[in-house]
Amino acid sequence: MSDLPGIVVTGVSGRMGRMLTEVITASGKARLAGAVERSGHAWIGRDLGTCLGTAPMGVTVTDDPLTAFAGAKAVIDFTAPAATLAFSKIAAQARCVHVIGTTGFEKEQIEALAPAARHCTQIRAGNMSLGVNLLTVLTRKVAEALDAEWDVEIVEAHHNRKVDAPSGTALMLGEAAAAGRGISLEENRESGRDGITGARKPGAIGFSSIRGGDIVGEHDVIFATAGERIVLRHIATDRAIFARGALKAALWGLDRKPGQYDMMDVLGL
Ligand SMILES: NC(=O)C1=CN([C@@H]2O[C@H](COP(=O)(O)OP(=O)(O)OC[C@H]3O[C@@H](n4cnc5c(N)ncnc54)[C@H](O)[C@@H]3O)[C@@H](O)[C@H]2O)C=CC1
Ligand SMILES: O=C(O)C1=N[C@H](C(=O)O)C[C@H](O)C1
Repeated sequence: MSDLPGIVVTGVSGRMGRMLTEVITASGKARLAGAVERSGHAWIGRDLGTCLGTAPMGVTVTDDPLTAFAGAKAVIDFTAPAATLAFSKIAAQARCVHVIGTTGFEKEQIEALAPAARHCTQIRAGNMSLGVNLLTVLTRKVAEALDAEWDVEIVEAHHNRKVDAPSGTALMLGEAAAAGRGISLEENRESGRDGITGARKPGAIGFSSIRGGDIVGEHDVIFATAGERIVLRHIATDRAIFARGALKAALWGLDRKPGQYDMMDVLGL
């Protein structure tokens, strides 16, 4: 076995799970130490390589996260909110770095992630790409510079299998705009307009979601006022950007004290 740090991928058969498998095994910086799927999944008990249609990889897909995490330094988790909440407790038990890419959490679920971070390093971001995290910084700066005469609208587009809206990225961008303005997003958020909505609420931060085909992820932050408009845009064309960011976060987390971190910490932004 190599000396490279071992990383477990949860939700390994998913779009991000497959991409993470590819990125970790090609990285030369970490080894794939485990692969977790939900109980009852057809891949459980089988070699991951065989499941993926490649050469055997010597990693058996399991539905026993505790045993998998105990043999690793870090876990990269792009699954679903309830699963991630359960994994946070197991990562704490195993003292593993827990990189969380999952989106769609309720406020209470985000709060429930905190206790685990007393025992392990937890890094969570609605988007792990360098580009989006830079866009977040820019959004905050632009919002700081403009007054409430400028309406803020966030438009996001994703593939037709995505289950949560607005996207985690859109919410990150919304939080950045709200922070720049010195207001709370929770109190000023407006989404899902339909019918006779009345005029736009002054100061609102609006969200619109498009779902279609195989769109990887596109985000526009629009600042609009009388006579002019600024549009900040990020377009993802390859999920590898999220997987590379997550791997970077896992490796960065190995030297950190327990606590909650995000991609801004990892990237030093
Ligand atoms: N933060 C970021 O940069 C990014 C975040 N995401 C988020 O990651 C999550 C997953 O996205 P996709 O891979 O596209 O979804 P997906 O539906 O293709 O994959 C999710 C996988 O998790 C597995 N899973 C669900 N519950 C589980 C459990 N209890 N134990 C083990 N495995 C379980 C499913 O069986 C599935 O294989 C979503 O919340 C998405 O929004 C996606 C891309 C980038
Ligand atoms: O579900 C996805 O695909 C993505 N989810 C994340 C989000 O909710 O923002 C990140 C990326 O846009 C892809």
